[in-house]
Amino acid sequence: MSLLTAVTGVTALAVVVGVVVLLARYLRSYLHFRKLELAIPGPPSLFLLGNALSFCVVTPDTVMRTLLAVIGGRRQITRFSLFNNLTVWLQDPEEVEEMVRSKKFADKPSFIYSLLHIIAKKGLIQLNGAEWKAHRKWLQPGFNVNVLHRFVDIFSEEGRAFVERVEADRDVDVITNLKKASVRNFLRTSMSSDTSEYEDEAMDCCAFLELFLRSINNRSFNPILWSDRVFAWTPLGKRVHKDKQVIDKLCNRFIEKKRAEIGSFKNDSDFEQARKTLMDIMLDPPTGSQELTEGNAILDEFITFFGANVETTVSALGWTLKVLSLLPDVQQRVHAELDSVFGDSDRSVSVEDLAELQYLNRVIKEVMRMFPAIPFIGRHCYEETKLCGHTIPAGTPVFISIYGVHRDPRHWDRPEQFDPDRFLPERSKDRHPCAYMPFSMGPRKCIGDTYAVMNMTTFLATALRDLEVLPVGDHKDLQSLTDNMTFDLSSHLVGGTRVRFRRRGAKAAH
Ligand code: HEM
Repeated sequence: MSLLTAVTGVTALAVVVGVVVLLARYLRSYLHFRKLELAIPGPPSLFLLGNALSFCVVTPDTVMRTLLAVIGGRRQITRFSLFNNLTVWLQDPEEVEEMVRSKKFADKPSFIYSLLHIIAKKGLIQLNGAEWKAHRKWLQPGFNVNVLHRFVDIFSEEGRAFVERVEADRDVDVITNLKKASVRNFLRTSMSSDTSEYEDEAMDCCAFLELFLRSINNRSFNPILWSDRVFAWTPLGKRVHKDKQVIDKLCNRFIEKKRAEIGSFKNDSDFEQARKTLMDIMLDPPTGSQELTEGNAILDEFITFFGANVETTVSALGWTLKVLSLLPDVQQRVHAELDSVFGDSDRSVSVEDLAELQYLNRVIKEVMRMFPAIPFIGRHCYEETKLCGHTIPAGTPVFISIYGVHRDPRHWDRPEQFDPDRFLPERSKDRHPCAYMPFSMGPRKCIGDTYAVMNMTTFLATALRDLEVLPVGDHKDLQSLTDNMTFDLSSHLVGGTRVRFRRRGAKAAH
C-alpha cells in the first residue's frame, strides 16, 4: 500500500515537474517571441490578444479599410498580431526588394494560402519548394509568347460578344458580363474545339468561387476558423464543401474532353500544331516528368488557373471601366487613340495593334497601380531571420502590401492622382524596380502576366471602339472608389461595379 502511495506520489511529482518544465519552455519561447514582436514597429499589441480587437467586427466590406488602418500609417516595416499569431507587413519598395531578393522568403505562408487547399492542394499559387519549382518548369511553356499571340483573335471575338451582351443606356453591374467574357476566354484558349457546352457550368463555378473567396475573407482574421475541420462544421463551410463539387465536376469533364481531343489528332504534325497551349502541356508533360501529373495534380492546377485567371482579369477590367466612367478626359484620349489606329474599319484587333495602343496600355497600368487586382501577397519566414533591420521570428508570415507600395509618395508624385503618363518611358526610367508590382516580383511573379495584359488590352480596345462608359452616380471620384475598395484574394468595389454604357454610334445620332 505504502509502496503504491510512494509510486503514485513520484508519478504525480513527475507529472507536475513535466508540466512546469513545459510551461517554463512555453513561457520562455513566448517571451522571446514577444520581445522580437515588440521590437518591430507597429500598433500597441495587447498581451495574448495582440491586435485581435481591431479585427473583431470586420466584415467582407470593411476588411481592406480595417487592414489599412492597422498597417496604413507606417511606410517602414510594421506588424500586427491576431492573438499570438504575428504577421509582418512591408510597403516600402526598398524593403520589398530586400525580401524578394532573399532566398529565405521564397515560399508562401500557410496563413491564408492554406485556406485555398479546400479547392486545390497542388496548385502553383500555393505550392512550395522543389514541388513548386517542378510545376513552374512544367507549365511555363504554356505562356510562350508565340502561343499567346494565337489567342488575340479569341480575346477580340470575346470583346465583341461582350459589346453585344451590353444593355446600353441603363445602369448595370458589369461584373457578370465581364466574368462571362473571361470564362469564355479561359475555356477557348484551353481547348481547340467548341467550348460553348461548358459555359453555363463555368458560370456556376464563378458563383462557387465567389462564395469560396468570401469564406476565405471570413476566415482570414478569425483564428477559430483557420482549422478546416472547424470551418467544415459552420453553415458556410458546409455550403462550400457541398458546392465544391460544381467546380470539380466541370474541370474533370473538361479535362477528359481535352484528353480525347489530344488523342484524336491524326498525326504528330497536327498534334505539334495545337499542342502548345497550357492545357496541352498540362496533359502531356515532358518526358521524365509524368509523375507531376499523378493524383489530383492536373485537376488542382486546372482549378488554380481557372480562378487565378478569371478573378484577377475581371477585377482589373472592372476597375478600368469604373475609372473611365469617372474620367471623361481620359476616356476621350482612349477613344481618340482607338479612332486613329482603327479609323472606320471594324476589323479585329491584331497583335501589331497592341503595340500601337500606347495610351490604353498606360491607362491599364495606372488602373493596376491605384487599384491592384491582388492588393496583398505573402511569404513565409521559416527560421529566425534579419529583415529590414529587424529579427523576424521563425514561422512568421511576411506580407507585401502592393496597394501601399503603389501609393508611396516617395516613389510616386501625387499618388492619389490618376495620371497614365507617369508610365511614359522618360518618367519611368528612374523608378525603383519594386515601386510597381501588380503581378508581384521575383521567381514567384505571376506566370500569366503577358496573357493577362494581352487579353485586357485586346478586350478593352474592342469594347471601347463601340462603347462609351458613363458614371451612374454611386461614386463621384476616385477617392470614393479608394474608400470603397475591398478584397478577398482579388480586389473589388463594395456594392458592385455599376456603370452605364452608350453605344458610340448612338451618341453621334443624338
Ligand atoms: C490582371 C491580371 C492578373 C494579375 C493582377 C495577377 C497578379 C498575380 C500576383 C500578384 C501573383 C503573385 C501571387 C502571390 O505571390 O501570392 C500572381 C501569381 C500567379 N498568377 Fe496571376 N495575375 C493576373 C492574371 C493571371 C492569369 C491570366 C493567369 C493564368 C492564365 C494567372 C496565373 C497565376 C498563377 C498560376 C500564379 C502563381 C505563380 C507562382 O507562384 O509560380 N494570373 N498573379
